[in-house]
This record gives sequence, C-alpha cells and structure tokens, in this order.
Amino acid sequence: MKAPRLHIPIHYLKGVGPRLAGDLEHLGIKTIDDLFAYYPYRYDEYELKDLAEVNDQEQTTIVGKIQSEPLLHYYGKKKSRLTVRILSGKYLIQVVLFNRPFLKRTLTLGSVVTVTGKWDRNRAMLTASEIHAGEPDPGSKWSPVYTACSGISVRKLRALVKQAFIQYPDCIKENLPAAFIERYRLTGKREAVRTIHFPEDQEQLRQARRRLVYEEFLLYELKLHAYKQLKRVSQNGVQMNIDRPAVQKFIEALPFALTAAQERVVNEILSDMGAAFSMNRLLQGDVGSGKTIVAAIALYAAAVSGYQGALMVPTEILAEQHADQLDGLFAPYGITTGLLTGSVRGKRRGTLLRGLAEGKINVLVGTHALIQPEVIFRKLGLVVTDEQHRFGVRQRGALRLKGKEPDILYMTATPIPRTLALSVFGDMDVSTIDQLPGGRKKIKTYWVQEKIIDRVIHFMRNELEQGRQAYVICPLIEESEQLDVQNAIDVYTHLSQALPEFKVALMHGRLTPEEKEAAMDAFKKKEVQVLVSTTVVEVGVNVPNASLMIIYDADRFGLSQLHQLRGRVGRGNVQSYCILLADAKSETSKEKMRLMAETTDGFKLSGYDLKLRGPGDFFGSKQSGLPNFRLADMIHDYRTLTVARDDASRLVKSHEFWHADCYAPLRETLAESGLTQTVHLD
Ligand SMILES: Nc1ncnc2c1ncn2[C@@H]1O[C@H](COP(=O)(O)OP(=O)(O)OP(=O)(O)O)[C@@H](O)[C@H]1O
Repeated sequence: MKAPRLHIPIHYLKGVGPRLAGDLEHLGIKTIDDLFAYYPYRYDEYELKDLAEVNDQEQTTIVGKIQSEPLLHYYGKKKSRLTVRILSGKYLIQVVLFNRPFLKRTLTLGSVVTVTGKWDRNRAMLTASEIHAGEPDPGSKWSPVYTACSGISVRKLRALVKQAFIQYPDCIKENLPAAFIERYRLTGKREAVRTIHFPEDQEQLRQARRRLVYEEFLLYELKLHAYKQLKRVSQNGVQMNIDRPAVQKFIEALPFALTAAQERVVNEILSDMGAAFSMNRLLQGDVGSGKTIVAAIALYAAAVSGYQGALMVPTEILAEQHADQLDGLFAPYGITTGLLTGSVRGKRRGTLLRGLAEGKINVLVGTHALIQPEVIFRKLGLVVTDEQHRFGVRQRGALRLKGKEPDILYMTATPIPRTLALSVFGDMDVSTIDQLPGGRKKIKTYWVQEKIIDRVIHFMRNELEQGRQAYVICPLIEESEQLDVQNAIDVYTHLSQALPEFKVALMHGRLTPEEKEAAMDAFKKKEVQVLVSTTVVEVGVNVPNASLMIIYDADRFGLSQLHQLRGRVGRGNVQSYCILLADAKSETSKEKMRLMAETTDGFKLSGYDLKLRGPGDFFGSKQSGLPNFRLADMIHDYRTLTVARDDASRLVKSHEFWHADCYAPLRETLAESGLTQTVHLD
C-alpha cells in the first residue's frame, strides 16, 4: 500500500496557539481531519419561538435584550448562580446561569444575547445551558453541541470547525467510489461532513448521517474481512487430518439424529479444523438447541486425529455434567476424558495432570482451573469454551497459549443476529444453530403476581404428582449475598412446609462444591423433586425431566437471563411451564414480562434485550471490545451494517479492490487505521 497521506496539524488553524492545541489534544484532536471528524453529539435548535408557544420545562432558544445588571451569588464550595433579567419580545424573564461566574462581565446592560435553556413557565425563568452575544446565525437554526472540556467551550469548538471549513475544506476527501455513491444515493463526503456539523434541516441531516454511518461500517467491515483473509492466507494453525468416516460413525451412534442446523455447523467446524489456519469460531444457538453435542463431535474428531481437546465451562456443576456426558459418549471408543476443577486436589489432581502431559487424557473438561500454569497438554489441538450467556472474552487467550495455535470454538447461548455477531465478534467466524431438535413443545410461560403464590404451589403439586420436577429460582440480590441466601432459605422453608409429600432441596452460592454437586445429583436422580436455587443453575444444566420453572421477582432479571433460566425446562418432550412471579411496576419491567410470556425465541429476545439495555450493558461493557463508532450504532443502523458487510466481503475478495484507482482512497484509509498489508488473492 502507498504511504499514508499527510495530516495537517491543528495548530495550523488560525487562532490555535500552543495552549489551545494542547487542550484540543485532550479531546483527541491533533489534526484538521480529527477536528472534522469530531462530530456533535446533539444539536440545539435555534428556532426562535415566541415564549407563549413554549411549554413548561421545554428546551428553547430566545433572543433578548439585557435589562438588569447581572447578580452573582455564591453558595457552597465553588457553586454560583448568576441571574439577569432579559426582555424577549414582550416578555420580561429571568435568566439563570449556574457555576459560570465569569460570564458576569460579558452580560452588559442593554446588549442583545441569544440564550438556550429550559423554560420554567410558572416562574417566567429560563435556566440557561448556553448564552452568547448577539443574534443567532441567520443561516441555520441548528447549533451543534460538542463534548467540550475545560479550556474549550462548545462555542469555541463551533468556531474552530467553521474556521477549518474556511481554511482547509480540501482536507475532506471523498473516499467512496462514485459507483457506490450513485448506487446508494449518498451525499458526497464534504457535504455530509459540513451538514453533520451545521445542518439546515432534519432531512439533510438524516442523509448526511446515513452517508457517514455507511462509510464507518464499510471501513470497519473491510478491515475485519481483510484481516480474516490475511490470517487464512498465513496458514500457521493446527491442521488436523479429520477422519470423516469415523466422525460419521460416531454421529450415527448417537441416540438421536442431528438437526439440519447441527449438521451444517458440524461441517463448518470440521472444515475449519481440517484447514491450515487456526479456527476462531463462535457457535451460537438458542438454549437447548444442542450445542453441547456439536462440541462433543468436534472434540471427538480432534481426539481421533491425534490431538487433545479442552472444554472450559463457567461453573463446576456444569463441568461435572459435561465430563459425565462426554465420558459416556467417548469411552466406547477408547477416548479418555478428564475433569479438572478447583475441587480436584491432591493425588487425583497429580495423576490427572501427569496423564494430560503424557497425552493419556484426550479430552479435558473443567472450569477456569484449566488455565493454571501447571496444566500442560502434550498436543492440544482444539479448545472449546462454553461461555453461555456471558460474553466475557478475556480469559480466552490464556487457554489458546497452551497449544501451538490450537483451533478455538466459543459457545454462547445468547444468540444475536448473524451480521451483528460477525461484526461484534470482529475476527471470529460465526456458526449459528437456528433450529431446535424436533418434538419439543413450546414452553408455556405465565406472568403472575406474587400474591397468588398459593395457586402456583397448587399447580406445582399437580406437576410433581405426575412424576415431573421443578426448579424454583430466587433472585440474586447483588448488594448482599447474605440476603440472597436468606431469600432462598425462606422460599425453601415455605415450600418444604407447603409440599410435605415431596422432597425439596436447596442450592446457593454459599454451599461447598461438594454440597452443590450432591444437591444437583439428587435432583438428576429424581430423589429430589423441587430444587430451590439462586441463579447458580442458570447456565447449561440439563435435567430433561424437569418441566416447571418458577422464578421469584422475575422482573429483577435481564431478558436474556430469564430466557436462560427458562431454558432449563422444555429439554425433553413433555409440556413444560415457566411461571414468572413479579409485581412489576416500571414500564420496562412490564414490557420484559410481556415479552417473556409472548415469545420463546432466543434470537428475538436478545434483540429486545439489546434494545432495552443498549449494547454496552448487553455485551458487558468495555470487556466485550465493542467497536467504537463515531456515529454508527450497530443496533439502530443494523440494516446499513448488513449492506456494508456484504459490500466489504465482496470487495475484499475482488482483485479490483486491491488494485483499481477508484478504491485507492478506501485503501489509504484502511492503511491509516493499521492495515498495512495487502491481501494477495489466488
Ligand atoms: N438433534 C437432537 N435431537 C434430539 N435431542 C437432542 C438433539 N441434540 C441435542 N439434543 C438433546 O437436547 C438437550 C439439550 O442439548 P444441549 O444440552 O446440547 O443444548 P445446549 O444448546 O447446550 O443448551 P444450553 O445452552 O441450554 O446449555 C439435551 O438433552 C440433548 O441430549
């Protein structure tokens, strides 16, 4: 690629001295380009209204003449209130400014000012967010509002951007090829940037935003695709010799036939494992869609081709469950499975680790204990991590280092739309199981008030009498594990008394791993009919005979978590039920309960969850490594994301993109964002 083009330093801009340049740097603005790309986060609407038309507490802008000397009043430490009377039209109003004492000297009697703020109709008072001398610009009724910092006001930023448009408009270069602009009827780059700073009307702003969002997505997706392509070309991963007939036999021996979706993802995974690049794949599927068996097939394939495999899961209960299940599947083929958790200690642990290092253990299942330094594999080829609803991503690397570029498969039970998954999980490929095994009945979900608990217990008794089992979930009270446990104990006591003919067990985070295992075991063996628990059972537990899930204070959980919990039932072919006990008050809570009762589709629910909570919360904020866009929003601009993704995928694979002149600006922009290698296509 060509050398990156030069950027004009910000101090070349008229009026920017060393001090201001320093302040601008705090905002990440070092060059003229940075300034142009420093988009406003909102606009003040300078539609001058007659105050009679402005509603109480509404934001408005007025022009008026100062009628009194400003009064400055200090209170508390460093807090101040500046008041001044202004005549706007026929209204004499009070304008209040908090904590900006320095404005006192600029508000001179008789001068004209433009004020933006919140209107308190009853007190005829405007609490100003902004005030400046003179009338607003005649050209535009919108004024950009930027994130400012000490030393630089929003006004200053506006002036600087204006100045940049006067001095350096040529810095804004079109980087999309004309064909794209035409195809999508996009605004040109310079016009779009000008509009995003100084829009004249809503429609124009919408178009400018559309253009810039598309460009942001396109660049992001180009980078992702290009990196993926480069990685595939570099071929440094484990290349297994997959014994397809053996794998086929293993699949045929399973007690059920794979769903078409499972078959498809198995093929995707096996072909990655057989290839020379190292696999980095996300396997997503709704709760109960049969991800575990897909992982088992992959682990089997690795073992048969002479490699070791590891399966890392979030809890001990789950590790034991999976180790049991895998051992049952693998033992007939002479493949050994080991279990490593915090509770495996002493001699047992020593033997296990030795076996692992010598290659006698083919598949190791465990919790994050797997990443400890003393865990050494002889020939690790495949790592599967079951992250369930957690998108916690940072522990991944450690396990990968235990082999030479092993293949990696991440499993998650919070499926999200494919394009979004591919984009959020950047460098990963995504396999999606979008189908549940046949014969499953839809879980019937009801939202009821807690006061009818007696009726719920009656219903529960009916189910138990038919030989089924029930989970009862008490919420996790984050502030206090103590309260949390107490809560579970209370419910446990109440249910034990209400259902004396059945066995009720209790499980919570304060129990030792052995106690937890015993409770879970008894439940699996049907010695216990009701399992009262905090959310420890949330992830992955598989007891197909359980048909009833009761969730206390259901409104305290997130949608995805509720769906996970509900997914503990409906795993066999009996009719299952989920009862949400909640005296939901807020609209969001009510909405959550309604959605849960309405749909059992995990894709739909995670979509709603994303909207309700926002991507930061949903993916677990910074951890997730969500890309930072200036304007674009992966959820709201999802359709544009899909289009940009398709375009990028096509471009990266085309010879033209890497060589034709019309793509040079895009290639340059990519180079500036760190992609310095050219992808050579075969
Ligand atoms: N193709 C299939 N046909 C019938 N039953 C299946 C099929 N695949 C898996 N199952 C069964 O469905 C149940 C759920 O499967 P599994 O535990 O693999 O789901 P999962 O996707 O891992 O779910 P979760 O995310 O809730 O842990 C298991 O009892 C499993 O044996």
